[in-house]
Amino acid sequence: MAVLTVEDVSLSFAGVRAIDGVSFDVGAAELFAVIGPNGAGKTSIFNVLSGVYRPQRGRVTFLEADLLGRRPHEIAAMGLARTFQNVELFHNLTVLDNLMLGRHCHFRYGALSAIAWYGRARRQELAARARVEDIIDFLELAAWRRHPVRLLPYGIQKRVELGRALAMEPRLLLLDEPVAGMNLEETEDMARFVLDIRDELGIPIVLVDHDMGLVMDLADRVLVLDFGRPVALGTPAEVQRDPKVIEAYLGGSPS
Ligand SMILES: Nc1ncnc2c1ncn2[C@@H]1O[C@H](COP(=O)(O)OP(=O)(O)OP(=O)(O)O)[C@@H](O)[C@H]1O
Repeated sequence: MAVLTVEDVSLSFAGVRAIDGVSFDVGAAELFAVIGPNGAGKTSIFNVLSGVYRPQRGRVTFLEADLLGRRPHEIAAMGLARTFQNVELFHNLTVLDNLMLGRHCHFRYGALSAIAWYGRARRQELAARARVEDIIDFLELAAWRRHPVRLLPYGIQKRVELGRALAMEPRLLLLDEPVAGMNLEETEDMARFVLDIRDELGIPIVLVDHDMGLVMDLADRVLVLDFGRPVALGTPAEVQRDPKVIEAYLGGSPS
């Protein structure tokens, strides 16, 4: 069963077609990738899914609920978490505190009990702390847990951002260029964690990237975009030998 269904979505900015008739669905334990050259519409799709942009046409269903027209915080609370192309963390806070902030959408207590630190607030805070500690172990961040994020290497900052998204206990994870700017070792680490999230935590993932190699290694299925239009959709093997993809994306002929 699909957790996410995107049907015939189109989005324009003052005459520029950022997304043009895009449809796909994402299965319950699937790692689905969207690739395409610069300006193909990848980030625009993420912005539609997370409620930042509202498309002029189409329909998006997440866990059987209509997504379009909802505000970003509402969509996050429904269980759709995302990471960004550039690291978006609180750089002066520690790893632990950044991850704790990822959990705030789950807190359900009033200001009074929060101030007095009793009852529900205390129980929820302790449960959140335990969950965050699990994520720190899972992503092998223990050595940095008390470090301010700004002092960490870039690859670790990206991993903390992934941890913050996981702290939301997402039902679907959107990863926007998760290895952009990383060296080889950092890329391999990130790829391993992305696969573990799907295989061990069972969280479906939509990954956007223009690194063809990474996507072909990781994804179950791939959607290829060019100028906002869908060019191909299938398994990595199917997509790689599709002449339209070779033409549009690689700009060459099949070998
Ligand atoms: N807020 C906006 N206002 C105007 N045009 C936009 C806006 N966002 C995106 N676009 C345009 O929509 C098209 C698709 O952009 P988008 O950023 O989604 O592509 P992308 O595939 O994510 O590219 P990249 O790989 O460079 O991040 C581009 O022509 C872009 O200029």
